[in-house]
Amino acid sequence: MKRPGGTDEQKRRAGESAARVVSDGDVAGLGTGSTAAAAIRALGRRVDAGLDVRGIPTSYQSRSLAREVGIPLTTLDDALPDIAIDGADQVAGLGRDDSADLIKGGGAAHAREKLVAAAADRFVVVADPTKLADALDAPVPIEVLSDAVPAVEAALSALGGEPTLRAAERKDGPVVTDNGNLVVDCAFGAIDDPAALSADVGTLPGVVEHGLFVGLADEVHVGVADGVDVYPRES
Ligand SMILES: O=C[C@H](O)[C@H](O)[C@H](O)COP(=O)(O)O
Repeated sequence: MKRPGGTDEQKRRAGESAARVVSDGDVAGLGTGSTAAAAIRALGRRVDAGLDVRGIPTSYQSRSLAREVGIPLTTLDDALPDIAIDGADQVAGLGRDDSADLIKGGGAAHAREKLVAAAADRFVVVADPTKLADALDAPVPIEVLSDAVPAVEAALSALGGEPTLRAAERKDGPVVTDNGNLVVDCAFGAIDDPAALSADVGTLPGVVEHGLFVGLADEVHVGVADGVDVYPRES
């Protein structure tokens, strides 16, 4: 899916930078979206050059692309990822001591993405400069069981959010995730305490997973005009 963001060149640089930190013999989580796709293509080129790696895809999209570029696949049943590489819709908190906070799920893949990122020893985020923010303020994608949508929307409103069921673009009705559920995008304005909101939303009955990624990112590789900025910066 084409979403607003940086240039293909910025995404390629970020993706190549992240693919370079994959080591021979690694199991690598393969994220979803256009920036993660750049990393998967770069990893495929390393496989062509002899790298031994197995990928764990986070979506139909990443599985198809990994197969296309020749990355052997495995599953969480058989292996845990040494590393996971994935994009983000918004990144806040770069440069501070603890982990950057993310909003993910613009492609409705955040449930499997969080599962794989949390299972990985090292979670590397790939982004372009349009994703960087001082504070998270984008709507938070929330995957919800279809029967639970009215109750979850009411609970999100009580938390101060403005929920909207995500509509499909080339299908009548809502977006249906790879897991067969629906997505509610909930605007909260600027999120002062992402960890507290993550806990509040995550405990609502009927919520499968939400797109706040707090305390998970180990590194962020940002493709810029003339290279890549890697956070945390080496001192
Ligand atoms: O559900 C999709 C994912 O969380 C993506 O990683 C996220 O939306 C960023 O995608 P893109 O790199 O295409 O902006």
